[in-house]
Amino acid sequence: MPPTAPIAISCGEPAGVGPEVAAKAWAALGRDMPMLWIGDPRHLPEGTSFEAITDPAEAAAVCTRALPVLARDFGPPLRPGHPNPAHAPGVVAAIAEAVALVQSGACSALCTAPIHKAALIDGADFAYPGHTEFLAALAGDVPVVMMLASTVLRVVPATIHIPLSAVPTALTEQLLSETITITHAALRRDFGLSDPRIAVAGLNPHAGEDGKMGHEDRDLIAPLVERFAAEGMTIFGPMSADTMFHPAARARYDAAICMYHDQALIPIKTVDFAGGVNVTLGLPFIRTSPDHGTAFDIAGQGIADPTSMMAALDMASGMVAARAGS
Ligand SMILES: NC(=O)C1=CN([C@@H]2O[C@H](COP(=O)(O)OP(=O)(O)OC[C@H]3O[C@@H](n4cnc5c(N)ncnc54)[C@H](O)[C@@H]3O)[C@@H](O)[C@H]2O)C=CC1
Ligand SMILES: NCC(=O)COP(=O)(O)O
Repeated sequence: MPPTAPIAISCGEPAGVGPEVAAKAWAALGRDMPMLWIGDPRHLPEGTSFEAITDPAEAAAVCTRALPVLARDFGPPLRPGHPNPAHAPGVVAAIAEAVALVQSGACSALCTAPIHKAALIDGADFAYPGHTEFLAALAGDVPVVMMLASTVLRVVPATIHIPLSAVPTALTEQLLSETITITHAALRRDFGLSDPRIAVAGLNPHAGEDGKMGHEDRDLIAPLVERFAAEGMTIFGPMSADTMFHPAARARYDAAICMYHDQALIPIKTVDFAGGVNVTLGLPFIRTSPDHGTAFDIAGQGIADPTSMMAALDMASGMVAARAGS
C-alpha cells in the first residue's frame, strides 16, 4: 500500500447526514489525512468543495484542496430525510467498492457512513442486518466483533442485531470465546495495549445473583472467564451490568464485553455520543464508522455534528499507523 493511500469513505444512506458529516470531516482533516469519498456527488451538501477522480492514487494530492470523489450515479433525485429504496443498490455498491479498494491496497482503510437498513432491504434485497455482517461476508465469512470505542469507554456487544428474546440462545461458549479472543487481540494490535484488561458483563440482573435470577452468568460466563484468566488473560466477570459503567468502574478495564446490543451501546452513547466510533474487529482490513445513524430528523439542514465521523477517520488512521509499526 502506498504511504499516502487514502481512507475510503462509503457514502452511506444519502438521505441521512452521511454526506454532510463526510464533507465536514474533509474540511477539518483533509489537508493532513488523505481520504476518498465514494458516492453520488449530487448528494454532497451544496457548496462542498469536491473533485471527481478516477484513480485513488490521485486522492492524496487532491485532498489538500477538495474532497476527492469516486463519482457514481445513484439515479433519482434526493429528498433529505426521506430514504429512497431506488438509491439502495448504489449504497450497497459503494460499500463493496470501498472494500475492494482496501483489499487491493489502493486505499488504506474503510470508514463507512451510516446506512438505513430498511431501505437497503427494500431496495436491494440486502441480506444483512448491518455493515458488520456484510463486511464479514465480503471478507470470506470471517468471525467479526463490533466494538464501540471512545476515549472514555470501549464496549463490545457479543450479540448484535437480533431480538432481545433470541439473546440467551445465541450466547454460546463458542461465540463468547471468539468475542473475547478477537477483542483481546485487537486491543493489543490496534490499540497498543500490551496486557489489555477485559471486563465481562453478566446477562441477568445482578449477574444472576448466584443462579437465583438466571443461570447463564453462573453456568456459561463465569467458567469461561475463569478459563481465560487461568490462561493468563487479565479478565474478570461476570459483572452486574448496572454498576460497571460509572467512572470508577470504567477505570478498571480497557474494554467491556457485553451480552447484547443495548447493554453495550446505551452506556457509550450516553457518556460520549459525539466521540464514539464503531470499529469492526477481526476483519483482514480496517473498518471504522461514526457511532450515530442516519439522523433523518436533521438531514439536509447543515447542523449535523461531524465529531464522530472525524473520530472514526482518526481512529482508522491510527490503526493504519499501528499496523505499519509506526
Ligand atoms: N453504522 C450504521 O450504519 C448505523 C446506522 N444506523 C441506522 O440509522 C437509522 C436511524 O437510527 P436512530 O436510532 O434514529 O439513530 P441516529 O443516530 O440516526 O439518531 C438519534 C438522534 O441523534 C441525533 N444525531 C445523530 N447523529 C447526529 C449528528 N452527527 N449530529 C447531530 N445529531 C445527531 C439525531 O438527530 C437523532 O435525534 C436506523 O436506520 C439505524 O439502523 C444507526 C446506527 C449506526
Ligand atoms: N447500532 C450499531 C449499528 O447499527 C451499526 O451497525 P453496522 O452497520 O456497523 O453493522
